[in-house]
Amino acid sequence: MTDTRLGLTVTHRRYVPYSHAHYAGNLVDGAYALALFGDVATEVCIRTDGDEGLFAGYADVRFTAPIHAGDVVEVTAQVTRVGSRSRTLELSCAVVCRGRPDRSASAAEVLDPPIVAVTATGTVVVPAES
Ligand SMILES: C[C@H](N)CC(=O)SCCNC(=O)CCNC(=O)[C@H](O)C(C)(C)COP(=O)(O)OP(=O)(O)OC[C@H]1O[C@@H](n2cnc3c(N)ncnc32)[C@H](O)[C@@H]1OP(=O)(O)O
Repeated sequence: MTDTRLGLTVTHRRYVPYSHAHYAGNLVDGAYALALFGDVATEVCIRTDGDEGLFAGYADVRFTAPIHAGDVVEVTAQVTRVGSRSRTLELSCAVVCRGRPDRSASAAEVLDPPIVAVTATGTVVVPAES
């Protein structure tokens, strides 16, 4: 029988505050996306196992495009493997809206299609069933 947790997808959206700008051009650091992956993975664990879980590791983290302060990002986690206590997740962070400071200080637009900025494979571990 197929495990109903396989394929479960959780999505979070977040506005990237200017207080998180870290590098030239209002770029945020790469760890910012990893923190968002931790949050979306936590909701996955709550939904699959009734526990926040713990991140055990990442494989194949790829930073494919910059994330800027003022972006709106969409972070997605999909369960691709269910082990005994481990769950493997495919993670992505895509920019769905972006500021247009060339137009005005507060101008911004929807990106269609979104720009995929970070992808990774992650493993979370949940407690054994009591
Ligand atoms: C999602 C969170 N809510 C948000 C976070 O980001 S938490 C913050 C960062 N993470 C941590 O602080 C966790 C620190 N690490 C630990 O506490 C432990 O290492 C662990 C709980 C993650 C694992 O320890 P333990 O329970 O002793 O592991 P094992 O009994 O050896 O293995 C259990 C299963 O987990 C698999 N596994 C263990 N380590 C890894 C790894 N580095 N990469 C991939 N998989 C790992 C192991 O294979 C077992 O899998 P199965 O149960 O057989 O499926």
